[in-house]
Amino acid sequence: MHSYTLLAAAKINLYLEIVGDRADGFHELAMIMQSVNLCDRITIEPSDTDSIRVTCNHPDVPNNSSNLAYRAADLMRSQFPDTFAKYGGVNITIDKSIPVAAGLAGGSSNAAAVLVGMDLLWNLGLTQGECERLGAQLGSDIPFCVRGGTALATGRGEKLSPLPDLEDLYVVLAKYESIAISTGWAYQTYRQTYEAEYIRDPESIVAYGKKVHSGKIVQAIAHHNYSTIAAELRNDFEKIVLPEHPRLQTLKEEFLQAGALGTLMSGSGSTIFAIAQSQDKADAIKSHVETTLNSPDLNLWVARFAPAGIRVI
Ligand SMILES: C[C@@](CO)(OP(=O)(O)O)[C@H](O)COP(=O)(O)OP(=O)(O)OC[C@H]1O[C@@H](n2ccc(N)nc2=O)[C@H](O)[C@@H]1O
Ligand SMILES: Nc1ncnc2c1ncn2[C@@H]1O[C@H](COP(=O)(O)OP(=O)(O)O)[C@@H](O)[C@H]1O
Repeated sequence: MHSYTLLAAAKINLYLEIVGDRADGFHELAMIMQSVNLCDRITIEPSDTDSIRVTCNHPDVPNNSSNLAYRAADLMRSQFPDTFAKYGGVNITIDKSIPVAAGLAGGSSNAAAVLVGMDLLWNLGLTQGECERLGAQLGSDIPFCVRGGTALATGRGEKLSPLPDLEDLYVVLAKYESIAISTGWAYQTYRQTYEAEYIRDPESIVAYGKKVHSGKIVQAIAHHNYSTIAAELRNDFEKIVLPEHPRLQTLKEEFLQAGALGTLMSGSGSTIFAIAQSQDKADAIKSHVETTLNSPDLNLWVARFAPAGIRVI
């Protein structure tokens, strides 16, 4: 049995509307998710022991059973006990490039890679849909990370509808090392501030269809209309995160000064991204912001919109 190495892509949210309450305590969402080619490298090897071991080279990522990659392997063990008994344990190595607690779904993409990689290692022949459904048991963003590309995500984020690829766009990602935002905190704080505006009857999906405002950006994506995509970027979490962290608002202003097509916070933050129509333009925006903000705490990356979430290499 040989080992597998996979690239697990980060995601950004081009649109994130918090619609209301769900009976399970989660929030009902309308999001547009986009894979970008800033990737972690995941290696999955058969082990001599009957245990799951995870090693990651990032100090903020746990090397134990709370790692989402471990939890994905553990789910495969419980779903396929006979296969596990036949093949034994696995060693998983995570080489991190995606910043942690950044709103880029690094942990979710690692878990997605483990589901796909263990399917290959154990020769299970699962479909992408089956991997997505397994992923949904572990986290709301994992089904998208399995599928990748450009997608509309509803429900708690796990219901996916494909959208046309936007492969000719580039993104500059910017993250202050000292600003890490927990997803739980963001949802809780949003609820405390905006609960009065929530839709209270999440039973009817038709009712949501009437209230959700993602139609314009979906149309713009379908027509590759970049200026409208930029104008329709939306993330409801900005309303609670930007006032708390004014440096992120300044970052957005600098991105626009530098000629970005559009700029937004990703997920629950704290990454701010800017969109550009060429690699040269993205490089120039990155240099401008590096020079004007001149902070050793600020890290920047240029990446390209990607058509897939997980790639076996
Ligand atoms: C905000 C988003 C946007 O893409 O991404 P990140 O900022 O984490 O990257 C996601 O909704 C994060 O999804 P994910 O990180 O998979 O969340 P989960 O593990 O399922 O849930 C973490 C916690 O977030 C809250 N949560 C999550 C999803 C949702 N639709 N409603 C919620 O209220 C719940 O409090 C839950 O306990
Ligand atoms: N494989 C993993 N990679 C990154 N973070 C992980 C992983 N497993 C567990 N975590 C924990 O999940 C938290 C959220 O991390 P991450 O997925 O990078 O961010 P986000 O939810 O903002 O997209 C971190 O605080 C980290 O300790």
